[in-house]
Amino acid sequence: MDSSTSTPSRIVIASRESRLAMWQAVHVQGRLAAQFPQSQVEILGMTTQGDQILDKPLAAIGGKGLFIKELEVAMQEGRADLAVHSLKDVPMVMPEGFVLSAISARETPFDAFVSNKYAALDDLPAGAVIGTSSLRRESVLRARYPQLVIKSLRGNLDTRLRKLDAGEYDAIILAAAGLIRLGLKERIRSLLTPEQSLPAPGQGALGIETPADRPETAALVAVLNDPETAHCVRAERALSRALGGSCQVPLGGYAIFDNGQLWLRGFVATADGKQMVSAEVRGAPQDDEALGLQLADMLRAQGADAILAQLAHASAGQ
Ligand SMILES: NCc1[nH]cc(CCC(=O)O)c1CC(=O)O
Repeated sequence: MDSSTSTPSRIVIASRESRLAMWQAVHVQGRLAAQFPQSQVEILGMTTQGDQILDKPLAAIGGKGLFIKELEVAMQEGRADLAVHSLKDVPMVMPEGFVLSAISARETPFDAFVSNKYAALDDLPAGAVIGTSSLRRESVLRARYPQLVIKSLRGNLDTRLRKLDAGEYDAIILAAAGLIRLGLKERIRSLLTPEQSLPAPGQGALGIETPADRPETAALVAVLNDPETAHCVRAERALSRALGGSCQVPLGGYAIFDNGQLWLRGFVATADGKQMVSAEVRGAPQDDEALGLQLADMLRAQGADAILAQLAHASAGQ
Protein backbone atom coordinates (compact mmCIF):
# COMPACT_ATOMS: atom_id res chain seq x y z
CA MET A 1 0.00 0.00 0.00
CA ASP A 2 1.48 3.33 -0.93
CA SER A 3 -0.88 6.21 -0.36
CA SER A 4 -3.56 7.36 2.01
CA THR A 5 -5.62 8.94 -0.73
CA SER A 6 -6.15 5.94 -3.00
CA THR A 7 -7.14 2.43 -2.01
CA PRO A 8 -4.25 0.00 -2.32
CA SER A 9 -4.30 -2.56 -5.12
CA ARG A 10 -3.38 -5.30 -2.66
CA ILE A 11 -4.00 -5.81 1.07
CA VAL A 12 -2.29 -8.74 2.80
CA ILE A 13 -3.56 -10.17 6.09
CA ALA A 14 -1.12 -12.20 8.21
CA SER A 15 -2.76 -15.02 10.13
CA ARG A 16 -1.91 -18.09 12.13
CA GLU A 17 -2.96 -21.28 10.39
CA SER A 18 -5.24 -22.81 13.00
CA ARG A 19 -8.79 -23.28 11.79
CA LEU A 20 -10.03 -20.56 14.17
CA ALA A 21 -7.35 -18.05 13.15
CA MET A 22 -8.08 -18.75 9.48
CA TRP A 23 -11.81 -18.31 9.99
CA GLN A 24 -11.10 -14.93 11.59
CA ALA A 25 -8.74 -13.88 8.79
CA VAL A 26 -11.26 -14.94 6.12
CA HIS A 27 -13.97 -13.01 7.96
CA VAL A 28 -11.84 -9.84 7.93
CA GLN A 29 -10.83 -10.52 4.33
CA GLY A 30 -14.51 -10.59 3.35
CA ARG A 31 -15.28 -7.36 5.15
CA LEU A 32 -12.29 -5.54 3.66
CA ALA A 33 -13.03 -6.88 0.17
CA ALA A 34 -16.61 -5.60 0.46
CA GLN A 35 -15.39 -2.16 1.60
CA PHE A 36 -12.58 -1.88 -0.92
CA PRO A 37 -13.72 -3.63 -4.13
CA GLN A 38 -10.70 -2.30 -6.05
CA SER A 39 -8.27 -4.03 -3.72
CA GLN A 40 -7.19 -7.62 -3.85
CA VAL A 41 -7.32 -8.89 -0.26
CA GLU A 42 -5.06 -11.87 0.45
CA ILE A 43 -4.19 -14.02 3.45
CA LEU A 44 -0.66 -15.02 4.39
CA GLY A 45 -0.89 -18.06 6.68
CA MET A 46 1.96 -18.87 9.05
CA THR A 47 2.85 -21.13 11.98
CA THR A 48 3.97 -19.46 15.19
CA GLN A 49 6.09 -20.75 18.07
CA GLY A 50 2.96 -20.85 20.21
CA ASP A 51 1.37 -23.27 17.73
CA GLN A 52 4.39 -25.56 17.81
CA ILE A 53 4.82 -25.98 21.56
CA LEU A 54 1.73 -27.95 22.50
CA ASP A 55 2.82 -29.96 25.51
CA LYS A 56 3.21 -27.17 28.05
CA PRO A 57 0.73 -24.79 29.65
CA LEU A 58 0.73 -21.38 28.01
CA ALA A 59 1.82 -19.72 31.23
CA ALA A 60 4.99 -21.82 31.29
CA ILE A 61 6.14 -21.07 27.72
CA GLY A 62 6.15 -17.30 27.96
CA GLY A 63 2.59 -16.45 27.09
CA LYS A 64 0.65 -14.57 24.50
CA GLY A 65 3.50 -12.90 22.58
CA LEU A 66 4.55 -16.27 21.16
CA PHE A 67 1.45 -16.42 19.02
CA ILE A 68 1.95 -13.08 17.30
CA LYS A 69 5.70 -12.57 16.86
CA GLU A 70 6.00 -14.22 13.44
CA LEU A 71 3.05 -12.21 12.15
CA GLU A 72 4.76 -9.00 13.28
CA VAL A 73 7.97 -9.97 11.52
CA ALA A 74 5.94 -10.46 8.32
CA MET A 75 4.50 -6.95 8.70
CA GLN A 76 7.93 -5.47 9.46
CA GLU A 77 9.33 -7.08 6.33
CA GLY A 78 6.47 -5.76 4.21
CA ARG A 79 5.09 -9.24 3.48
CA ALA A 80 1.83 -8.34 5.22
CA ASP A 81 -0.10 -5.16 6.00
CA LEU A 82 -2.12 -6.24 9.01
CA ALA A 83 -2.65 -9.14 11.37
CA VAL A 84 -5.93 -10.46 12.76
CA HIS A 85 -5.94 -11.86 16.31
CA SER A 86 -8.35 -13.15 18.90
CA LEU A 87 -8.00 -10.05 21.06
CA LYS A 88 -7.72 -12.23 24.14
CA ASP A 89 -4.37 -13.49 22.85
CA VAL A 90 -2.88 -10.03 22.25
CA PRO A 91 -0.41 -8.89 24.95
CA MET A 92 -1.72 -6.08 27.19
CA VAL A 93 1.31 -3.96 26.35
CA MET A 94 1.60 -3.84 22.58
CA PRO A 95 5.01 -4.73 21.20
CA GLU A 96 7.08 -1.69 20.20
CA GLY A 97 6.20 -0.54 16.69
CA PHE A 98 2.70 -2.03 16.54
CA VAL A 99 -0.76 -0.74 17.36
CA LEU A 100 -4.23 -2.17 17.69
CA SER A 101 -6.02 -0.10 15.10
CA ALA A 102 -9.45 -1.74 15.12
CA ILE A 103 -11.55 -3.89 17.44
CA SER A 104 -14.42 -5.83 15.86
CA ALA A 105 -17.90 -6.27 17.34
CA ARG A 106 -17.78 -8.96 19.97
CA GLU A 107 -19.07 -12.51 19.49
CA THR A 108 -20.51 -14.20 22.65
CA PRO A 109 -17.87 -13.32 25.27
CA PHE A 110 -18.69 -16.10 27.74
CA ASP A 111 -17.05 -19.41 28.51
CA ALA A 112 -18.87 -22.50 27.27
CA PHE A 113 -19.46 -25.79 29.08
CA VAL A 114 -18.91 -28.67 26.66
CA SER A 115 -19.62 -32.28 27.58
CA ASN A 116 -21.05 -35.46 26.09
CA LYS A 117 -22.53 -36.51 29.43
CA TYR A 118 -23.65 -33.45 31.38
CA ALA A 119 -25.66 -30.33 30.56
CA ALA A 120 -24.04 -27.85 32.93
CA LEU A 121 -21.24 -27.29 35.39
CA ASP A 122 -23.65 -27.71 38.32
CA ASP A 123 -24.55 -31.22 37.12
CA LEU A 124 -21.01 -32.62 37.41
CA PRO A 125 -20.67 -35.16 40.25
CA ALA A 126 -17.79 -35.06 42.74
CA GLY A 127 -14.61 -36.41 41.17
CA ALA A 128 -15.65 -35.56 37.60
CA VAL A 129 -12.68 -34.62 35.40
CA ILE A 130 -12.89 -31.20 33.80
CA GLY A 131 -10.40 -29.89 31.25
CA THR A 132 -8.92 -26.41 31.04
CA SER A 133 -5.46 -24.90 30.88
CA SER A 134 -6.49 -21.35 31.63
CA LEU A 135 -5.44 -20.20 35.11
CA ARG A 136 -8.49 -17.94 35.18
CA ARG A 137 -10.89 -20.86 34.59
CA GLU A 138 -8.92 -23.06 36.96
CA SER A 139 -9.08 -20.56 39.84
CA VAL A 140 -12.84 -20.14 39.41
CA LEU A 141 -13.43 -23.90 39.25
CA ARG A 142 -11.30 -24.56 42.33
CA ALA A 143 -13.06 -21.80 44.27
CA ARG A 144 -16.64 -22.71 43.34
CA TYR A 145 -16.41 -26.41 42.48
CA PRO A 146 -13.70 -27.84 44.76
CA GLN A 147 -15.15 -31.36 44.32
CA LEU A 148 -14.09 -31.49 40.64
CA VAL A 149 -10.77 -32.78 39.30
CA ILE A 150 -9.10 -30.28 36.97
CA LYS A 151 -6.95 -31.73 34.20
CA SER A 152 -4.77 -29.72 31.82
CA LEU A 153 -6.09 -29.29 28.26
CA ARG A 154 -4.13 -27.72 25.42
CA GLY A 155 -4.13 -27.68 21.64
CA ASN A 156 -6.39 -26.00 19.14
CA LEU A 157 -10.17 -26.23 19.37
CA ASP A 158 -10.44 -29.41 17.28
CA THR A 159 -7.76 -31.13 19.37
CA ARG A 160 -9.49 -30.18 22.61
CA LEU A 161 -12.84 -31.51 21.40
CA ARG A 162 -11.19 -34.72 20.20
CA LYS A 163 -9.68 -35.26 23.66
CA LEU A 164 -13.11 -34.77 25.21
CA ASP A 165 -14.70 -37.20 22.75
CA ALA A 166 -11.96 -39.76 23.44
CA GLY A 167 -13.14 -39.85 27.05
CA GLU A 168 -10.15 -38.11 28.65
CA TYR A 169 -12.50 -35.62 30.33
CA ASP A 170 -16.09 -35.56 31.56
CA ALA A 171 -16.37 -31.95 30.43
CA ILE A 172 -14.21 -29.11 29.13
CA ILE A 173 -14.48 -25.33 29.25
CA LEU A 174 -13.81 -23.34 26.07
CA ALA A 175 -14.52 -19.83 24.87
CA ALA A 176 -17.97 -19.89 23.26
CA ALA A 177 -16.80 -17.49 20.53
CA GLY A 178 -14.33 -19.95 19.04
CA LEU A 179 -16.91 -22.75 18.88
CA ILE A 180 -19.52 -20.48 17.31
CA ARG A 181 -17.07 -19.19 14.68
CA LEU A 182 -16.16 -22.71 13.65
CA GLY A 183 -19.79 -23.79 13.29
CA LEU A 184 -19.59 -25.91 16.45
CA LYS A 185 -22.28 -24.07 18.38
CA GLU A 186 -24.21 -27.31 18.95
CA ARG A 187 -21.30 -28.56 21.10
CA ILE A 188 -22.09 -25.87 23.69
CA ARG A 189 -24.25 -27.45 26.40
CA SER A 190 -24.50 -24.23 28.41
CA LEU A 191 -22.82 -20.88 28.81
CA LEU A 192 -21.12 -19.91 32.06
CA THR A 193 -22.73 -16.74 33.36
CA PRO A 194 -20.47 -13.78 34.20
CA GLU A 195 -21.45 -14.43 37.82
CA GLN A 196 -20.06 -17.98 37.56
CA SER A 197 -16.96 -17.11 35.58
CA LEU A 198 -16.01 -13.66 34.34
CA PRO A 199 -14.51 -13.83 30.82
CA ALA A 200 -10.91 -12.96 30.03
CA PRO A 201 -10.21 -9.38 28.92
CA GLY A 202 -11.02 -9.12 25.21
CA GLN A 203 -12.63 -12.55 24.94
CA GLY A 204 -14.85 -12.82 21.86
CA ALA A 205 -13.49 -9.74 20.08
CA LEU A 206 -11.02 -9.57 17.20
CA GLY A 207 -8.08 -7.18 17.28
CA ILE A 208 -6.56 -5.82 14.08
CA GLU A 209 -2.86 -5.06 14.50
CA THR A 210 -0.93 -2.79 12.15
CA PRO A 211 2.58 -1.30 12.11
CA ALA A 212 2.69 2.01 14.05
CA ASP A 213 4.52 3.69 11.16
CA ARG A 214 1.74 2.90 8.66
CA PRO A 215 -1.11 5.29 9.58
CA GLU A 216 -2.66 4.77 6.14
CA THR A 217 -3.16 1.08 6.95
CA ALA A 218 -4.66 1.97 10.34
CA ALA A 219 -7.06 4.36 8.57
CA LEU A 220 -8.06 1.62 6.15
CA VAL A 221 -8.87 -0.99 8.80
CA ALA A 222 -10.82 1.56 10.88
CA VAL A 223 -13.89 0.39 8.92
CA LEU A 224 -13.73 -2.82 11.00
CA ASN A 225 -13.85 -0.99 14.34
CA ASP A 226 -16.89 -1.31 16.59
CA PRO A 227 -16.72 1.71 18.95
CA GLU A 228 -18.82 0.14 21.73
CA THR A 229 -16.73 -3.05 21.85
CA ALA A 230 -13.56 -0.94 21.61
CA HIS A 231 -14.53 1.04 24.74
CA CYS A 232 -15.33 -2.16 26.62
CA VAL A 233 -12.12 -3.95 25.76
CA ARG A 234 -9.99 -0.86 26.40
CA ALA A 235 -11.34 -0.84 29.96
CA GLU A 236 -10.75 -4.60 30.33
CA ARG A 237 -7.22 -4.41 28.96
CA ALA A 238 -6.33 -1.37 31.11
CA LEU A 239 -7.46 -3.35 34.17
CA SER A 240 -5.37 -6.34 33.18
CA ARG A 241 -2.33 -4.21 32.29
CA ALA A 242 -2.50 -2.37 35.63
CA LEU A 243 -2.37 -5.73 37.41
CA GLY A 244 0.49 -7.03 35.30
CA GLY A 245 -1.98 -9.20 33.39
CA SER A 246 -0.76 -12.06 31.31
CA CYS A 247 -1.84 -15.68 31.12
CA GLN A 248 0.25 -16.23 34.27
CA VAL A 249 -2.30 -14.24 36.29
CA PRO A 250 -5.74 -15.72 37.03
CA LEU A 251 -7.72 -12.61 36.22
CA GLY A 252 -11.11 -11.87 34.69
CA GLY A 253 -12.34 -8.58 33.25
CA TYR A 254 -15.61 -7.95 31.52
CA ALA A 255 -17.26 -4.69 30.49
CA ILE A 256 -20.63 -3.98 28.91
CA PHE A 257 -22.69 -0.91 28.15
CA ASP A 258 -25.49 -0.50 30.68
CA ASN A 259 -27.86 2.47 30.40
CA GLY A 260 -25.26 4.43 28.45
CA GLN A 261 -22.62 3.77 31.07
CA LEU A 262 -19.67 1.44 30.89
CA TRP A 263 -19.95 -1.25 33.57
CA LEU A 264 -16.68 -3.07 34.23
CA ARG A 265 -16.34 -6.09 36.52
CA GLY A 266 -13.10 -7.83 37.42
CA PHE A 267 -11.40 -10.34 39.69
CA VAL A 268 -7.94 -11.58 40.59
CA ALA A 269 -7.35 -14.93 42.27
CA THR A 270 -4.75 -17.47 43.19
CA ALA A 271 -4.76 -20.52 40.90
CA ASP A 272 -5.89 -22.72 43.79
CA GLY A 273 -8.96 -20.47 44.14
CA LYS A 274 -8.35 -20.02 47.86
CA GLN A 275 -7.99 -16.26 47.57
CA MET A 276 -10.12 -14.18 45.24
CA VAL A 277 -10.94 -10.49 45.17
CA SER A 278 -13.57 -8.99 42.90
CA ALA A 279 -15.02 -5.54 42.32
CA GLU A 280 -16.91 -3.48 39.77
CA VAL A 281 -17.06 0.11 38.57
CA ARG A 282 -19.34 2.22 36.38
CA GLY A 283 -18.62 5.39 34.46
CA ALA A 284 -18.60 7.24 31.16
CA PRO A 285 -17.55 5.06 28.19
CA GLN A 286 -14.94 7.63 27.08
CA ASP A 287 -13.21 7.10 30.44
CA ASP A 288 -12.66 3.43 29.53
CA GLU A 289 -8.98 3.14 30.44
CA ALA A 290 -9.37 5.29 33.57
CA LEU A 291 -12.16 2.95 34.71
CA GLY A 292 -9.86 -0.02 34.21
CA LEU A 293 -7.19 1.66 36.37
CA GLN A 294 -9.78 2.61 38.98
CA LEU A 295 -10.97 -0.99 39.19
CA ALA A 296 -7.36 -2.18 39.53
CA ASP A 297 -6.94 0.21 42.49
CA MET A 298 -10.14 -1.10 44.08
CA LEU A 299 -8.90 -4.68 43.72
CA ARG A 300 -5.53 -3.65 45.19
CA ALA A 301 -7.32 -2.08 48.17
CA GLN A 302 -8.93 -5.49 48.73
CA GLY A 303 -5.64 -7.35 48.65
CA ALA A 304 -4.89 -8.01 44.96
CA ASP A 305 -1.23 -7.10 45.54
CA ALA A 306 -0.75 -9.93 48.01
CA ILE A 307 -2.29 -12.35 45.49
CA LEU A 308 -0.08 -11.05 42.67
CA ALA A 309 3.03 -11.26 44.86
CA GLN A 310 2.19 -14.86 45.67
CA LEU A 311 1.76 -15.64 41.96
CA ALA A 312 5.11 -14.03 41.13
CA HIS A 313 6.72 -16.12 43.87
CA ALA A 314 5.08 -19.32 42.62
CA SER A 315 6.13 -18.80 38.99
CA ALA A 316 9.71 -17.84 39.99
CA GLY A 317 9.93 -21.25 41.63
CA GLN A 318 8.79 -23.17 38.54
N1 LIG B 1 -6.68 -19.03 24.43
C1 LIG B 1 -6.99 -19.54 23.12
C2 LIG B 1 -8.14 -18.85 22.50
N2 LIG B 1 -8.00 -17.62 22.00
C3 LIG B 1 -9.22 -17.21 21.51
C4 LIG B 1 -10.13 -18.23 21.72
C5 LIG B 1 -11.54 -18.21 21.35
C6 LIG B 1 -12.05 -16.98 20.68
C7 LIG B 1 -12.12 -15.75 21.54
O1 LIG B 1 -12.08 -15.79 22.77
O2 LIG B 1 -12.23 -14.66 20.93
C8 LIG B 1 -9.44 -19.30 22.34
C9 LIG B 1 -9.98 -20.61 22.73
C10 LIG B 1 -10.43 -20.71 24.15
O3 LIG B 1 -10.05 -19.92 25.04
O4 LIG B 1 -11.18 -21.65 24.44
